[in-house]
Amino acid sequence: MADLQSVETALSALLDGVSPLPAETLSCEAAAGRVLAEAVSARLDVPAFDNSAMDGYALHHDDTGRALPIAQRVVAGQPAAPLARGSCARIFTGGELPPGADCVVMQEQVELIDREAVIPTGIPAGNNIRRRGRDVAAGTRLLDAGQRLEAAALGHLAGQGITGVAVRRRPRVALLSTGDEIVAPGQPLGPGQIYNSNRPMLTRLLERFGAEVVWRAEVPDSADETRRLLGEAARRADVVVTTGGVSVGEADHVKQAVAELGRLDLWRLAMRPGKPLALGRLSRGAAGEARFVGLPGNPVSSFVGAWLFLRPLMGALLGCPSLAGLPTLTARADFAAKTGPRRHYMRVQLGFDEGGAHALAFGDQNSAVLSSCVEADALAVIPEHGSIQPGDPVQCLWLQVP
Ligand SMILES: Nc1nc2c(c(=O)[nH]1)N[C@H]1C(S)=C(S)[C@@H](COP(=O)(O)OP(=O)(O)OC[C@H]3O[C@@H](n4cnc5c(N)ncnc54)[C@H](O)[C@@H]3O)O[C@H]1N2
Ligand code: MOO
Repeated sequence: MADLQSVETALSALLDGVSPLPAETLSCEAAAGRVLAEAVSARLDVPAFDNSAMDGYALHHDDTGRALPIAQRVVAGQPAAPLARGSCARIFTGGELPPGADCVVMQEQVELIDREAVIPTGIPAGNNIRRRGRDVAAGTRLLDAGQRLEAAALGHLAGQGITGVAVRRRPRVALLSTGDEIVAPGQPLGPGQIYNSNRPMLTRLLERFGAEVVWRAEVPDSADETRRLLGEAARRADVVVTTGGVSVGEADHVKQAVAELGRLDLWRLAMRPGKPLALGRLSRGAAGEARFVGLPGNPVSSFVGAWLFLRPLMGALLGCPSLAGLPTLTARADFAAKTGPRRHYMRVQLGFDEGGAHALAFGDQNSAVLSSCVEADALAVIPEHGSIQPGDPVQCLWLQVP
């Protein structure tokens, strides 16, 4: 295991054999942000009837260019009566088009003289009409399986009168923070101790990736406690995430414990930050195995590791293709960089000008400097044994996504 593994090798090892979790049925309200387990078909045409896109007058297009008596008034939510030729209907946006009418003229183009509407010429059939089924036709696919239920999708479900949907159960994640030096905010700091930055950061990222953090624990630098708490985590969760304790230090007990409780698939990646990242599985007896992701303790390494590995893992467990990879964008580098055997994921801010996108790297790219992540909206990828000069194109992974 001495050689560095590529990110791609690690990703395929991580996703190998992972299948989507079971479905559960939830009210649409409770399903916000969740991933659809099944496609949803439309039950209704939307709109359900031809209706007006404007406040104005409905008529037959052959009756344009003349003054027409106003035979009825159609407001949204009321049925329209048939319209006789040679007359028009006062109509409001969303009002049902009266049978016999085939166009609507907006009121700004109509003059009212002696209680008749003077209609301009040249109004074609279909003018300002929203046809039945134009948005959604009954029987067609409304939403796909694997789609995340964000705002517009929830609106689409409600537009069909649908009240409940089948979604994937959220992946249950146990989050373990290793290290005697780690203290929870709210507690006093002793000498040499630091507050636990990784826990809230990863909790938030995992929630964004569609997971539920069901258990958290602090793991002291002891081989026995590491083994005990990893075993407990595996019983409670689908995925066990640890931070710290995966390097080569004397207090780095995590890998050994994973090997004893299951299998260490892979350790040490050709990436910066995140070199000591470890992947494996933890046995849960008859309940199969939990996936294990050991993120390095440095907060930036944990942050980058979460985007590159936890996000696609949650995507596979949720059957959600949009979580599989990050959108990429080519930007002009505003910085110089040089790499060795490890691919560098640099934290950058993207700007946009006439020349397209440009990437501005945070000044200090050390893996302990979490400031570099706070305002980063992308990771600029500098390939192994690569070099970038200012002005060169650089591939960026966009982080402003769920
Ligand atoms: N001799 C070597 N030393 C190190 C190597 C190496 O190859 N040879 N790799 C370095 C790299 S790269 C990284 S990354 C770190 C990762 O080490 P660990 O994953 O074992 O993490 P720790 O040693 O436990 O912690 C590293 C660092 O991060 C701080 N930390 C840990 N947990 C948290 C937390 N929850 N919140 C905030 N900060 C945390 C910890 O105090 C350490 O400062 O190893 C290098 N060493
Ligand atoms: O691989 Mo480490 O995360 O650079 O400090």
